[in-house]
Amino acid sequence: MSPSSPPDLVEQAKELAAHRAVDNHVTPAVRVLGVGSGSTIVYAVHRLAAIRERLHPDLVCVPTSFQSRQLLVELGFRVGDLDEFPRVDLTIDGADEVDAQLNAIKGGGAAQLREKVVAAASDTFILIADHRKDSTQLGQQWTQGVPVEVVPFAYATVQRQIAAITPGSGPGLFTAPTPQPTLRMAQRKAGPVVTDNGNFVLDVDFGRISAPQVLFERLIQLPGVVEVGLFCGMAARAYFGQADGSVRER
Ligand SMILES: O=C[C@H](O)[C@H](O)[C@H](O)COP(=O)(O)O
Repeated sequence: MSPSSPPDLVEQAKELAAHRAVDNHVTPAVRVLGVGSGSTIVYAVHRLAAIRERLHPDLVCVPTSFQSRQLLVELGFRVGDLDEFPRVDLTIDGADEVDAQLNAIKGGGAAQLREKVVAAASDTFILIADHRKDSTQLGQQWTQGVPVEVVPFAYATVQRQIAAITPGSGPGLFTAPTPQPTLRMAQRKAGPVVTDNGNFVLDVDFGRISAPQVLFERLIQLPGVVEVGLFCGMAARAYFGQADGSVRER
């Protein structure tokens, strides 16, 4: 499948993956549903609205961002939070890239912290994406870097410490000789992106990542790092919409 499909085929692929995941997993037994963020999840929420009568009568949706909360409210879903519903039956979310073991890079829309918290609270975590996100190794398709959420006070020192991480000897953790952390800047606003939690995001180009869990552990221990957009060993299944109208499952 070509990674450079026309935009309408990419949108169709996102929609296919979203519909398949909703139809396969959102049974009437799902009472508390985590709803991820991004452009692909929009199709999932619209699918939920279309099959509303088949869903749990008291369905509560736990959004992972301001964006998904707004969409759910707009479409008339009951929205809840983790204070009230600390255990989530199922979460469906988008991804920027998913590897052969279902490890994922997430946070292209800077929602990685709440997404990680909701995913970790969920019995089942499902990813949906178009075919461009389907990889064998992280960093292969998604070259914009791993999102690292940092408290604003710490961003410069975290940037310096990340740049000093070495891939190690032998096969190495990643292929970039030196990781390149870039402060994500806002569009149509002067200055950096500020997350829903009031933090900044560093996008770090590691090249190809061969040991995502080990890299995650290296990054999360840096003081000032709040969350890392590496979701390792969390997803039970991923759905990739294809440009030919099919859906690949892993
Ligand atoms: O921060 C954003 C999220 O992690 C998204 O789920 C991810 O970026 C995928 O977004 P999209 O569905 O727009 O490709």
